[in-house]
Amino acid sequence: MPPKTPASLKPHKSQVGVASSVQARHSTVSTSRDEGPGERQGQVIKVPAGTYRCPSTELPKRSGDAGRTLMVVTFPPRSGPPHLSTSVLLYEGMGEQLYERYPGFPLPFTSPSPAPYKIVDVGATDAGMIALHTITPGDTIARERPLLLMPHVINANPSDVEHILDDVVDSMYVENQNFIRTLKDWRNTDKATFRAQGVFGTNMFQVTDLPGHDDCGYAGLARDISRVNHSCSPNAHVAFDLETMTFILRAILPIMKGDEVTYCYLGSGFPGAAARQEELERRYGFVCRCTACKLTGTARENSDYFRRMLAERTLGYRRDDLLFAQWLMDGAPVRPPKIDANGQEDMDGLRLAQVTWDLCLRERYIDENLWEQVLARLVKGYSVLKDEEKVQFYAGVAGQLSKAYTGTDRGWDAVSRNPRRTDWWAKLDKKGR
Ligand SMILES: C[S@@+](CC[C@H](N)C(=O)[O-])C[C@H]1O[C@@H](n2cnc3c(N)ncnc32)[C@H](O)[C@@H]1O
Repeated sequence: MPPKTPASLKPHKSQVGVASSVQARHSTVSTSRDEGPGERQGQVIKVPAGTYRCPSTELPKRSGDAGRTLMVVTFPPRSGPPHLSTSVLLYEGMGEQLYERYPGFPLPFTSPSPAPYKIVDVGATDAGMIALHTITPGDTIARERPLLLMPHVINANPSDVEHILDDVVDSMYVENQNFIRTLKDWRNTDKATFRAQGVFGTNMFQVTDLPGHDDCGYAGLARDISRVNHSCSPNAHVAFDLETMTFILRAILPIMKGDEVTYCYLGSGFPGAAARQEELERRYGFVCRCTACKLTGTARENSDYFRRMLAERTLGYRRDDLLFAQWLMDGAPVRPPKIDANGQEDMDGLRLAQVTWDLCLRERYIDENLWEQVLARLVKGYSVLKDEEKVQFYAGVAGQLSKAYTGTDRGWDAVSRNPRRTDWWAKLDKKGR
């Protein structure tokens, strides 16, 4: 049964009554069971005092939300197909701010059709996403409305939160409730019992802040994208677009027919396999079985060494920028590699950028905070050296990655098409090198 549309996002007096009932009993809502699931749309929940953190979150605890009113609202407000509708847990006043910022929220969107993937059993990690044909970096693999969006952290006692989340699930379309019950819960292998908190903690992604809730962020539960497994050498990235309220999964590396599509559950800058595995186990309770973590012996030592170098590049980007600027000021010299007494290469700024990019590809690890600065140095450096082919190539890669991470090429494609028309082309020559 589809959820009812709320007459207004503002809580009514009777709904506030429901809220206090939730708070007092710390358990189920007081709406009649006769209404059946899906009938509690617009229900108001008062956040009880206390503090609760989603199991996977690394965010600081918040105290400011205690006593604020939460309500479940289904978007889009006119009933549509369940797979396009999202239950959103909003604090009072946030719905109005969303409509004000994005008239007609949520805006329509398109997704690739037919889908270039299927969800299948992939073995040790259970369900996963497999590509049905070759996918180019920057291309959209999947775009979908979440089943649910909610604050990443709700300040309430854990038992209260459990009941709040159960109520949220009960307020959804029956089809969506049934789907949520099929999702994995890493804390609970007994498939007969359902714990909303466990399922949410296993499958939710962090999204951007929503207007009216600025410092802590929201998390969302997707349909197919929540089936995508983690890899420390991921070939895809997940973004969230608030205007259309969609998760967008895009390729960051070429994906071949039959490849598993993966993304990285960790943030950037994790150096070695041991550190990554410890963090994944601590946050999500699984031992990573990705290709990078399965390496042993010398292959693993090498990979750890290269990942440490990449992490240093990510953290030390200012120093690398200075080194690159120094190379330009020196007149962009092209010299044979200089090896020091310890057998280490003394690299100039362009050579360091080239080695860093080659390591990213060797490790099949494109760090969100590293790729653009490295590719920008390569494009700029090879422009100054008037190497048209390399500028076209690296600007083309930057355009693809920019599309993957932001949805647009942000000017890189024009640089790739016309290297000679950029400000950088042969710049040092004009200065009289
Ligand atoms: C968001 S779900 C991904 C879909 C999941 N495989 C399923 O069957 O629904 C996350 C869960 O998948 C499993 N998983 C994902 N990536 C993994 C990896 N690299 N190694 C081992 N298990 C993984 C873990 O059990 C994790 O808690």
